Amino acid sequence: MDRELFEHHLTSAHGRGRAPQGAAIGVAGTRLCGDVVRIALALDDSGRRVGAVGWEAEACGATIASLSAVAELVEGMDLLEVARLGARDVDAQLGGLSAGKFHAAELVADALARALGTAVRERGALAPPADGSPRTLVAMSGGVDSAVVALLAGREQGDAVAVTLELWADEANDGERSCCSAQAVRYARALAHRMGMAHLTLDLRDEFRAGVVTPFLEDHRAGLTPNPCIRCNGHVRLDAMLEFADRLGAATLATGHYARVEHGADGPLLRAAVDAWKDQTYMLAALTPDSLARMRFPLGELTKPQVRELAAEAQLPVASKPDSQDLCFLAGTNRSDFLARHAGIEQQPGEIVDSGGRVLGRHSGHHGYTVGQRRGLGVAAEEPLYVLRTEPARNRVVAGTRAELATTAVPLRGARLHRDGARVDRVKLRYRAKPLPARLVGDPAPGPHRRLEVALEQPVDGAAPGQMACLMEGDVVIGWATIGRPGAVAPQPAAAQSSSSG
Ligand SMILES: Nc1ncnc2c1ncn2[C@@H]1O[C@H](COP(=O)(O)OP(=O)(O)OP(=O)(O)O)[C@@H](O)[C@H]1O
Repeated sequence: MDRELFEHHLTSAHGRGRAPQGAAIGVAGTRLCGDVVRIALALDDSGRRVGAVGWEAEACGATIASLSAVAELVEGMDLLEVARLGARDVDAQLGGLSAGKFHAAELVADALARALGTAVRERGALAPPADGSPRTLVAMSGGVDSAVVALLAGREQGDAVAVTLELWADEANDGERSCCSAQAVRYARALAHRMGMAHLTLDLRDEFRAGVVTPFLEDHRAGLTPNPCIRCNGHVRLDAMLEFADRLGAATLATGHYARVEHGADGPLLRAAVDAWKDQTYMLAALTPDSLARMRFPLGELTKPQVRELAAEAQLPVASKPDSQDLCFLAGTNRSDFLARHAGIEQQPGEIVDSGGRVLGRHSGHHGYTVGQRRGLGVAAEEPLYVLRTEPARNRVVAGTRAELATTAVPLRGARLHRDGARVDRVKLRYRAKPLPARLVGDPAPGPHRRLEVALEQPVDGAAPGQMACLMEGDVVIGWATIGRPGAVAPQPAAAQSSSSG
């Protein structure tokens, strides 16, 4: 550490208490963990450079000195250059902090990144690439897939800028394991910098809570089995990143999803990835064609082993990082604890009954059961029993045999079709399920009250209300809908028409 420089920043505290007009705020740290810092960053009139910087802190000397050094450093700096700064650069400004004080540089880098991301989102504009090449925004989660996308974008596209979304903070969660927590963002930022890319952080915590977590809790309360990733991709994170891409002058957004896009005369459609096991078209089905037109999925033609190989060849530190498993906001917790903590949905024991109403046993709370589930019923019977449905109003779980569960008719609600529904010849009813031969039947008239149903060629072991039905023609997605409760529709045996709403 350069003692003189450190003392200079500690006493001059450049920018302390300043509150530039129109500044974006970035906060890092909590009182619980010790230091809290708040950086206010205002852009200059061009929107491409930092104007003034101010800050406040309840923190140790190393953090105060780091803040002062950063404020001095970034004033007047081009936003793309600021987006290349990380904890190591903050540290370098003070001639290197001792290992025990490095957290100060990390905290200040976090606050700076948050302030920068908000400033850019609100009114920033990045300078276009000097050589006139197109710019791509790369969605980086810190995992191997998006790291390889960044690698390919860097090689193949002219100019690539990385973005990581901060979606969720839950102190009771193990943030290290969530793909979208503050720690994960920090990791992704360091990875992007290591790969020579500018990196921006986009704080979508409010939008994520309102648009994904709240509906997830409401659906659980109603006894449905929601799929929050579809909502998140379709209505929250990809839309927000595309808007952000506009701000950055990026025509396209590249992600590490395993999917392909088919560009036809009638506009783009999603197509299943080459790697059938990794295929994520189901998760992306709610994307509108307009959004799809700007998306790039560079991994759609690759298999996961090939992706890992590319990462290893490039010596990316994430080459063997395990894939993310569960919903990002459930990392470090479990569904029932989460429901109890965030929605007051407590486990309320009730009856398990057969379809005639005869009591078979007890359950620990209907929210923990989903249609088709076999495990965890704890009921001894001659034949294996499955959940046929849940009845939230009566807090009952109805169980029955596989034959009772089997159905060829799946009611739909809120269908969105990008092509004529008569073209549907397969449906995917769960993320990891195989597409099943099927056709669409229902009211021919498009409109909000339209009733549609999937007619399957072969019976399926139940379809969980609340999950998504991905409507396909071959391996191309031509629409999607939410699976409704049986009995909720009176289908007409007519081919459905093309419509953008259902
Ligand atoms: N927090 C995030 N910020 C930015 N982009 C993200 C974030 N989470 C996911 N993505 C993007 O969505 C893609 C698919 O996300 P998914 O959650 O399926 O992760 P994944 O398959 O584990 O990918 P990865 O290995 O890149 O983490 C990622 O590859 C990345 O491009």
